[in-house]
Amino acid sequence: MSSEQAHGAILQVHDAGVRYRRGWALRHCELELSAGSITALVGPNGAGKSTLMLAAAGLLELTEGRIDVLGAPAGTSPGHPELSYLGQARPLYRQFTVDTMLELARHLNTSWDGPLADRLCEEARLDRGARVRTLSGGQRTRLALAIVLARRPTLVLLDEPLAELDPLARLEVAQTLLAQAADSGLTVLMSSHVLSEIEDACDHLALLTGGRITLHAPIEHLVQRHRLLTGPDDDETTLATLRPAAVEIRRSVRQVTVLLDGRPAVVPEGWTEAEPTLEEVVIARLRAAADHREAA
Ligand SMILES: Nc1ncnc2c1ncn2[C@@H]1O[C@H](COP(=O)(O)OP(=O)(O)OP(=O)(O)O)[C@@H](O)[C@H]1O
Repeated sequence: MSSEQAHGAILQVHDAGVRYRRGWALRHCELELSAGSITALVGPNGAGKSTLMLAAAGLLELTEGRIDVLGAPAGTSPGHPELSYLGQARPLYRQFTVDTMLELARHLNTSWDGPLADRLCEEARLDRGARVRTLSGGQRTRLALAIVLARRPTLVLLDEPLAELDPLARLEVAQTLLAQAADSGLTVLMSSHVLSEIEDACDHLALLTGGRITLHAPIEHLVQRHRLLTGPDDDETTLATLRPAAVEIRRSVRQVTVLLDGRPAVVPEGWTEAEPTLEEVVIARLRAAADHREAA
C-alpha cells in the first residue's frame, strides 16, 4: 500500500486543466477522494465532468496540473488494474450473450470475482442467454456495472451510471455501491444529474461548475450547514444583513427566500427558518454559478 493510500487519498486532482480546441474544459481543478467514499460529481451540461473522469482514468492527457490515482500519475503505463472506468457508452459486444460477455471479462481480469458477477446479474434479473443487443439500455448498464465491480477495483469512475435505470434499479445499484464501499473499501466517483437519488447512493458531493470543483463536502454536512430563511419581500434591512452569506435570494409573491451558507445567530422577526433539502442546496448553487458566469 502506498503512503497516499495509507493516508486515505485514493484520487488526488491538483490544479488540473484540460484544453480542447475551443477552450478550457477543466481549469484549476482540485479534488481529493478518500478511501471508501462515494462521491457524486454534479454539474451542469458541459461543466467538465466526463473530461475529469476521462483524465482520471488516464484516457485523456491533462494540459496542465496533475492527477494521482492510488499514488501514481493517472495514465501511468501499464495502467491501473485497481481502477475501473465506465463511460457513457457501455463497453459491451452487442453480438455476445450475457454469459459470453461475463466469460470474456473473467479471462481478461486476473482478480475476477465470479460469485459477485453472478449475484449482480441475478439482482438485475438478466437473462444469461440473451444477446447484449436485445437488452434494454438499463439492462446493459447493469451488466456493464456487474463487470466493472467484479474486477474488484479499488476505485471506480462511473459516468452517469443511473441515467437509464428505473427507480427500483437505481436503488439496487445504490445499495450495491454502498455495500461494496462498506465491505471492501471501494471508492466511487460517479457523475449524475439525478439529484433525488444521490442521497441514497452517495456520502459526498462534489460540484463542478465552469471546469472547477466549487464545492466538495459530505452530503450530511452540506445540508446541515445551509439554512432556508423566508420572510416578507419588503424587509430590505434584514435582507441587507443576510446578503453576505446568501447563496441565492429568490423573490415570489410578497415573499423572499434566502438560502444561507451558515446559520443565522437569531431568526429575524417575521421570518421562518428551515433546513433545505440537498436538491434545494444544489439547484441554488448551480443557479448562482450560472448567474455568476452570465454576469462575468
Ligand atoms: N473531444 C472534445 N473535443 C472538443 N471539446 C470537447 C470534447 N469533449 C468535451 N468537449 C467540451 O468540453 C466541455 C466539457 O465537456 P464534458 O463532456 O466534460 O462535460 P460534462 O459535464 O460531462 O457534460 P454533460 O453533463 O453534458 O455530460 C464542453 O464545453 C464540451 O463541449
